[in-house]
Amino acid sequence: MKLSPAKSIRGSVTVPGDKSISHRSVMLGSIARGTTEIHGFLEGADCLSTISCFRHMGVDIENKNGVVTVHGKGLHGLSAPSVPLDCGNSGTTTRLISGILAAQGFSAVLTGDASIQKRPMGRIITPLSMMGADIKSIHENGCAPLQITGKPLSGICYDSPVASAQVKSAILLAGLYAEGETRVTEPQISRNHTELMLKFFGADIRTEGSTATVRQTPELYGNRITVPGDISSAVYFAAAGMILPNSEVLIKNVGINPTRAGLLTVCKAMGADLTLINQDHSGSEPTADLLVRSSSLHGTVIQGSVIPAMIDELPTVALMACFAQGRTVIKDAAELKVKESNRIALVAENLRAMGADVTETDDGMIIDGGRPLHGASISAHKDHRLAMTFAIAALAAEGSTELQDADCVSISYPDFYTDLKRLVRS
Ligand SMILES: O=C(O)C1=C[C@@H](OP(=O)(O)O)[C@@H](O)[C@H](O)C1
Ligand SMILES: C=C(OP(=O)(O)O)C(=O)O
Repeated sequence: MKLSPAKSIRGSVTVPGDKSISHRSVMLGSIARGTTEIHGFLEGADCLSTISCFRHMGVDIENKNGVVTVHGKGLHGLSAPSVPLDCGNSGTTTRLISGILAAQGFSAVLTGDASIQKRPMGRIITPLSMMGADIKSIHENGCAPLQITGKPLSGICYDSPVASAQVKSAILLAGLYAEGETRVTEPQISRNHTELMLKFFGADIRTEGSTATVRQTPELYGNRITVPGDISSAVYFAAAGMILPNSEVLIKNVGINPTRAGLLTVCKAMGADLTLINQDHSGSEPTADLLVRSSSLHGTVIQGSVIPAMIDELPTVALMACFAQGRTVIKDAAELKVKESNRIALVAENLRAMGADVTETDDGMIIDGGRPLHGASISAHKDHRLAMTFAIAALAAEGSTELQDADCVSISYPDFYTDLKRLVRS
């Protein structure tokens, strides 16, 4: 895709539904009793992979007129799939479904694309095995494909070495079936959508600080869910609004759950002109419209507990930092290396190709802002977050940019380029 510089970005946009909440609503809906009606479901390839996996386990899921209806089978009503379950590009699908499969009365194989087959699964294999699960990496390399045979499980107290909602959620979902109590403590709190939705569906779950505890649950009950807009999709328009001159963009109905909204804290620290308006709720998830205007950004240090609350937004924040005065340091973000791509190496490489002053470190990046960016030939390496970040970089660069693998935005935001085009003034 060829992209040209933009003069500004102006107007309003409603970003698609939150990816994490969309996945969880199909998963919990499938193992609940009764019907779960999902409004605002994200029609991205990752969430469609989750629907497809549950259909292969006998769940009737309708998807029409913008509403997904899941006819739940109850906690013990899934059936053995006759084919390997294809999680596509989705780490969330792979890891969360593993927690459910660990306790079913059948065996299943979970697989996915080339990227999924390189992502670490030892982080769920270890705690699920401690609970009694029979879960193996078929090629014994700690990655998918995974062979999972359901077993009776017992609760554990697990100190997770990583702040990962996917690890925490896999354990809590297995914990619904495990004898006694299952407890997960994280080094820092990660997104808590699983805990909120489990509570909403009737599970016995409580949280204290970065510890979540679930008890064996006799039944979950289906419910109506309205998915808020995804802050991880909003970040691209927010960044464009800040770094392009004469810009003003209103991003409507964005989920601002504090365990997800580290971006807001960091934008404030960088001096961004970002205002929250129309604060509201979508079920247990807080929402707001984000009004963003051209900003004089300055560098900051991004580290510690804010990192898991903005992990998927960090590539875009690195771009913002190129337009900030002074130095931005991103630390404690080694998790970026094990996403769809190595997001530390590739963000640094691509930003440098566009003329930025970026140094890659073991757990983040050092960015010295203020150098103008120029167009370049950039690859997204099939990583949707990189494609969207560098589409925005191209708008703010001098000269044209050739973006390879641009179409992988379909993973989390199929209409991204249409929405962007509508807002761009060239
Ligand atoms: O639980 C989730 O829905 C997600 C958790 C995060 O991954 P980790 O749990 O691996 O940090 C995030 O990067 C991913 O996009 C979605
Ligand atoms: C890391 C991501 O997703 P997942 O882990 O579900 O593949 C992402 O969407 O940026």
